[in-house]
Amino acid sequence: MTGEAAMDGPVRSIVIVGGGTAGWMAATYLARRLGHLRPDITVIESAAIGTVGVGEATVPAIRDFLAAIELGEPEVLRETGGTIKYGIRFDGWKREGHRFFHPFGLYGVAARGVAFHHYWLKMRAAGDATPLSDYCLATQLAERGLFLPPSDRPANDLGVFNFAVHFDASKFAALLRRLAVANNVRHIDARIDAVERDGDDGRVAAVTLDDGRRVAGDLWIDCSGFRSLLLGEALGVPYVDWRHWLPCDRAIAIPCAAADGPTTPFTVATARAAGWQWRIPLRHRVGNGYVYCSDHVDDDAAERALLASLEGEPLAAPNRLRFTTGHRARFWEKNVVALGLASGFLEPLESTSISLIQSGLERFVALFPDKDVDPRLAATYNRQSVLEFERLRDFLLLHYWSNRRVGEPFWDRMRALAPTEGLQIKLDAWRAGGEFVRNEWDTFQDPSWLSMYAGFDDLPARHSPLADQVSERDLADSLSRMRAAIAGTLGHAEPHDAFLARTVGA
Ligand SMILES: Cc1cc2nc3c(=O)[nH]c(=O)nc-3n(C[C@H](O)[C@H](O)[C@H](O)COP(=O)(O)OP(=O)(O)OC[C@H]3O[C@@H](n4cnc5c(N)ncnc54)[C@H](O)[C@@H]3O)c2cc1C
Repeated sequence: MTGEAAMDGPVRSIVIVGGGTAGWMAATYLARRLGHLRPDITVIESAAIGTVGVGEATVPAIRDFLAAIELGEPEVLRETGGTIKYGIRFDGWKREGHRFFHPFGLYGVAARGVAFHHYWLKMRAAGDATPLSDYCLATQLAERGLFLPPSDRPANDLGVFNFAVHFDASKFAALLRRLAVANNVRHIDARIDAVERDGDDGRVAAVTLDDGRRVAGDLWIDCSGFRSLLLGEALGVPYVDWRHWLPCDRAIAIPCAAADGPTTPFTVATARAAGWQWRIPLRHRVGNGYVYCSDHVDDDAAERALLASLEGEPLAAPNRLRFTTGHRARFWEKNVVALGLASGFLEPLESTSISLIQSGLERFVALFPDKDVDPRLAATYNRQSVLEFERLRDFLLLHYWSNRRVGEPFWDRMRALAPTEGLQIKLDAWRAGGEFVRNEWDTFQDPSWLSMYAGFDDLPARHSPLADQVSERDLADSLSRMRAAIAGTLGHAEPHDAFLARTVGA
């Protein structure tokens, strides 16, 4: 046995392998949440290897993470060139020239136990063409380039919305590193050359660095990126490949100067011939990337298409990335938990990788083991993580499967895919009754699914008969009052750029 100490008692040392977004999120979070246990926390990263360098859009859960590590939102915006994100605008997904918005907020006000969208469907059938988005405050703020903080006590559902942030990924990791080091996390910049496993049960015991040092630990957090140095390579946990559902396998990222005009408080995802392109506005630049399927376009052609679409001067060389959508069969094996790219990857269409790191950390702390690492904790963690990945996969698949870009080989292929069982169950409930099926570990809730269905005009043939308890005339009145209430609230918002200038002192 090569273990450093007996395999019982509390965890004394945690080693995090990797200093990208995942590694430093893990370090700051564990240092805060486990502070009373006083474990030694070490981050080993190699500046020579570097990080993936992308990952600039988030979902509102990031706000809970920042609160948990006691990092103020103004500081994050200031230090990372950050901006506000109220959601994602999808351009050209249904067909060229069409667009819709997926907001972080509710639509309308439910009444008499009936969800708002049934009333909207009823009025639509009666000839009212008002778009669903007119009943969503977050969408209206985004489209007008405004900022308003969500209220802690909204008067009704119209005031329920949230925001996320866009940030420079490298600056965010650097900010987290400073915070972690200030909280006594040890930082080692060296390359790991070898992983030593315990002779008895095969757990990871220590690593050897390129300067000859040996670092031992009780628990290991693998944040080593796509390589998955501990979980994939050392422990041999296989990868579950989901490319048959989500075949995009490459991306090219490049920042550029922003065109003149206000900084938009949303991400744009534009459909392209063999995938889609992101636009993420930061204060000092715009992040762009083309996510594509290598069966349908080669790297050079994809790069030319991306460069031709930039709104301003490129600010760096294009960064070409390859990935396989899917996840490790187990996220936690023996005394190793993988987070971030080392655990799996779902393409960034809904900007969910960072939130998966966060939920993985929350689960891990909730199931925090002793040194012996009860395998039932790992099994619970793994079951929950797989469910979370599968739910997200189904939501992403819906985006592609719903397209109506007939005649384009990539998009025809995506439309022809058979939905997964989980997606089919949701689609059946929606199409037959305008209902949502909620699952444990769903990242995206009813309003997000509604935005997609309505965005693609995939609407049920009928509204719920329960919506008929309100007459068309009364309904027309109350819908018009909702629109007026939203218009009134917009009057209290300020331009996004003015908010940023006030907050970051720019
Ligand atoms: C094209 C693309 C777009 C994305 N967009 C988004 C987005 O908009 N929103 C979002 O939430 N996420 C996005 N992501 C995902 C996001 O980038 C990652 O989840 C996030 O950056 C975390 O990466 P990581 O820390 O797991 O890996 P990395 O950044 O790759 O870090 C790996 C770390 O491991 C270290 N390392 C590796 N091997 C060794 C070794 N032998 N010795 C020592 N250290 C080692 C490296 O030095 C590095 O510090 C995107 C990803 C891609 C590919």
